[in-house]
Amino acid sequence: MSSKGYLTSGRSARSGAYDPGVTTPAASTPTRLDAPADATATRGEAALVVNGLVKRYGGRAVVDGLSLTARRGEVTAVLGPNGAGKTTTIECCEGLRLPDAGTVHVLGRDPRSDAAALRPRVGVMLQDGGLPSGARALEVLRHVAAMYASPRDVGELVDRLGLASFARTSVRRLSGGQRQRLALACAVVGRPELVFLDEPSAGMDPQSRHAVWDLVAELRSDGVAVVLTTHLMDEAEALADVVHVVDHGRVIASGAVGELLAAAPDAGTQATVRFTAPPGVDVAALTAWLAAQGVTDAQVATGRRTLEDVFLDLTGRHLR
Ligand SMILES: Nc1ncnc2c1ncn2[C@@H]1O[C@H](COP(=O)(O)OP(=O)(O)OP(=O)(O)O)[C@@H](O)[C@H]1O
Repeated sequence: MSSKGYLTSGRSARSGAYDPGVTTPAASTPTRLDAPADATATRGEAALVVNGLVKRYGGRAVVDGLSLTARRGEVTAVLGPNGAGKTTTIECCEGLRLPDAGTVHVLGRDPRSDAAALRPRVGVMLQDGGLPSGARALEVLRHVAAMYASPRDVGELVDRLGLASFARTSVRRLSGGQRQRLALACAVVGRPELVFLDEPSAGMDPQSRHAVWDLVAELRSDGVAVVLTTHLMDEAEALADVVHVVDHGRVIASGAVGELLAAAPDAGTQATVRFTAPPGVDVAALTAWLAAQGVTDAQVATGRRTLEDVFLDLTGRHLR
């Protein structure tokens, strides 16, 4: 595993299996990852550049000429239906898959040949978690933290992601959402410059989801490049500076959420005004005034077009 990609905690692609050949939480002296962040890097600078990426399985191109860029200090969301090629793309970026064509540059480097140099600078949260099943949650996080020269405060991460209640529980006994939170903590504890989050809040309760969103927003404001895949359109709307919609292994639309909404074919056909009414507002009078303007109750009740509407327009409604 250490020769493939730059995962720091012995995780392997897809299977999520822990690779005991790397460093295990039980090891007393983990390998220290000592790469200082690039002090000259600036917000908005490209941290990930994917150009014409192709990945084939059995002759079928599941990633088919995909290009995208993710920048420092921005959250880049990669959206797409099941099987669109998102995870395969991310795994090529993580150096876990060898592209058949195209280029991937991670912090200006090749994710496979420069894996050792990238390992301390990039955080990875895999879809499957990929954590060692026998170790206790806090042990895992402490172990991963100990691999970095200047890790985040473990106690602070435990608090903000609510890990304390299951700190002594073995990974195999964690619920799906608890495992996700632990995997996220492991992905960010090393103060990465670029972090890949594959469906970071899948299976989480609303409280956990908001804790994750707050953490992602903080990473962005700290200048970290965050690349996330998600099926949750509200998550993309809440977090993403730039959205790439992927289908059949290609990017079919890109832009800020507002740009995608504005570019939708029937943009502007619905107008919705949302506001917070002050206490004591006369709703009946307001409704009467709206009716006088030709705005009926039904129109008032109609929601705005959402990113989900645009996503379905772009990718269709058939199941994959
Ligand atoms: N190791 C593999 N061997 C053969 N086919 C694979 C392999 N890994 C992925 N695929 C196929 O590649 C396609 C893209 O898969 P990928 O996991 O990248 O999609 P995705 O967009 O991440 O989907 P999801 O939203 O369901 O996670 C799918 O059809 C999948 O079956």
